[in-house]
Formats: sequence, structure tokens, C-alpha cells
Amino acid sequence: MSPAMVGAAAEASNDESQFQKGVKHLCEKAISRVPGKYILPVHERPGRAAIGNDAARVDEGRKLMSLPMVDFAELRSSSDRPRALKSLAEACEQYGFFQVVNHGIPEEVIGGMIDASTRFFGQPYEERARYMSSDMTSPVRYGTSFNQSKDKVFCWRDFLKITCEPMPQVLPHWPSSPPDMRNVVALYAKETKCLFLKIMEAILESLGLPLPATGRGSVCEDGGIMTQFEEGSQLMVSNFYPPCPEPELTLGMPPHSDYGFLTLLLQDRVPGLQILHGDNWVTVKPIPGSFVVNVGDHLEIFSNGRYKSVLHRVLVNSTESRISVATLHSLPKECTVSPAPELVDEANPRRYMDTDFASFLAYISSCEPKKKNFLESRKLPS
Ligand SMILES: O=C(O)CCC(=O)C(=O)O
Ligand SMILES: [Fe+2]
Repeated sequence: MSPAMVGAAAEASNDESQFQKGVKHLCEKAISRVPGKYILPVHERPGRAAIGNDAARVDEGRKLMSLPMVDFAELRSSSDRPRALKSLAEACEQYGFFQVVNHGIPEEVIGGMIDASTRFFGQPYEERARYMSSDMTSPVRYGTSFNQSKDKVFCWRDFLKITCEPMPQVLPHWPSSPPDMRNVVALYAKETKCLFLKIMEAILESLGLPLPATGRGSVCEDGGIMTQFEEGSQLMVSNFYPPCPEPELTLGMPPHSDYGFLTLLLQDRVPGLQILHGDNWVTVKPIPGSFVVNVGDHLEIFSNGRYKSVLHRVLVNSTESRISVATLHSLPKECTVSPAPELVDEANPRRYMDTDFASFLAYISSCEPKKKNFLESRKLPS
């Protein structure tokens, strides 16, 4: 190799290690162009739909869409509940997404979680890097992109993933800085878990599955499914998307679906989340204090395909950073998910094979978890 080549190779590998430190770190040296590492192939770029691009004002993706609304005040009222359950079912069938209002989680808990995440990402790199790990089973993982050890093109996101259960065992591993982080996360995890359970009850009812549920054969054999959800897995992901000089060339997150039953997503007031509705990417209008809830792969399987785990992605913009906090809920990791027997009959044959968390981990470790690959791999031939 010529000395010049050695120099170029060394520079390239240095660059690689820069990218491994995350987007926030990269942006600390004022940059005016997006480095090649983040530039998507032309057909995968958000293009004119990117927020913050003036040419996009007339573009479809630029219009903010209000998701179907699920009002907990209605779900709590016995006279309004049937109508609210019907809208919930329609939202899960047609959008895979809905917006929850009047959920009862105090404003301080919600504001506190966004604030603590903002302060976590605001810390010096060395403090955040204490939690960097490539071990998928680690209770805390700080990282960047989607899967930084596999992605060829990086996305414009840094993240903090926190396992929330069993809380007494995992809490001592959570970030100790900012000093109130553990308390804020613990409170937020408990509140979102409670809300998840209430939404799941409504979802089971909307699917025509009677409550209280006891020993449904499709999940862990002992106890009803609600008991299993109470003991189920919960992963919290705080996402940080710094402003991006060329937002039309990259994405904060590539198109993907979420693996669990439901994801409860809190976003700040900056738009960015897009869902695939029909053939169009539509940008979700943030409603402060509410939750965006989406159907995950496990619920699509459990409902035998009636409720849809829909692809979504995240746009970045040139002026403002954005923070979101997703909590992903499912059954305990050792449980198997399969279509509910009540939803399988001659007219609706079983459409998915059984799946469990171990097979999901094995899948994402072996290939890129882009798009709906994992769910596709669980589909039975029709
Ligand atoms: O930031 C967002 O709005 C979406 C994040 C997301 O899809 C995820 O964390 O799985
Ligand atoms: Fe997601």
C-alpha cells in the first residue's frame, strides 16, 4: 500500500470511530454538511418531505396529521366505552397508531421525563459514554444510529435504552447522573406500565376477548394474560435527534416496526415521527402531554393479523433538536406469543408461527432489523 493510501485508510478509520461516538458528539464541531456515513441511497431519502426544507412546504409529508384519538375519559364512562372501543379497534386496524388523551399521568411526570432525558443528553460525552455497550442484554445501553455495529449508513440519532424490569435488580445499573435520573425514570416507568395495562385491557375487549382472562393457551400457561402483562417486559428508549445541516439526506430512524405488544411514545413539541399510511409517509402532529401509542409485532401476531404493526420512521430538521421517549411493553421474555385461539377459525386460519423474545434477539443479532423483516419471518404461508 502506498504511503498516501495508508494515510487515507487511517483517516477513514478515525472517521469511523468519530461516528461511533454519536451524532451529538459529531455536531459539537459545527458541521455544515452531512458526512457521507449518514447519507442514504437516493430512494431511501426523505427528500422534499424533510421538515425544515422550504421546498417541502407543499409536500404531502410536510402536512401534519392528527392520529385517531382515544379518550380515556370515554373509556372510563360505561355509556361511552362501547363507542371508544370501536374507535380503538378501527385505529388499530387502519393506522396501527392512535393518540391517547386524558390518560391520567400527571403532567409533572411527563415533563420530568423529557426534562431528565434532555439533561442526560446535555452531559459531556465522557459521562454518556459510561453506558455505551454492544451487549444487547445489558440493562442500560447508550448508543447511536439504529444498530451501530451493523448499519452501513448511520442514522441521525443517539439513544439511551433502559430495561425497567425487574426494577429492584436493574435500577442500580441505571445512569446515576443527572442525580435525579433514577427517580424520574422509576416513576415514569411505573406510570407508563399502569397506562399500558389499561390500554391492553381495552384492546383485549375491542378484540372480543372476554375479561378477566384466565389461562389463555396462547401465552404462558399459568395465569391469565393480564397477569402476564403485569409481570411483562418493559424497555424505555430515550431518543435524541440533534439539528441536521441537510435533513433531506438522512433519517433520525429508518423505517421499522416495534417488536412488543404496544409502544407508548412521548414526543416533545417538535414534529418528526412519520407513519406509513397507505402508500404515503405522513408526519404525526405532536400533541403536548399526550401519548402516541402503536401496535407492535407481538400484538399483530396475537390478534392473528387483525391489528397492524405499522412501519414508522423519524425525520430530522435543520433548526431544532428533538427528544422522544418510547416505552415498549410485552409479555415476560420467556413467554411465547401466538395468535389468540379465539381469533383463529376456518375463515381466519392461523397466520403466524409462535415467537418468543429469544428468537427475536437471535434474529436481530444475525441480520439488519430493518422494515418488518422479523414479522415477515414469522408469517405462515397463506
Ligand atoms: O422518535 C420518535 O418519534 C419515534 C421513535 C421510535 O420509533 C422508537 O423508538 O421505536
Ligand atoms: Fe419505533
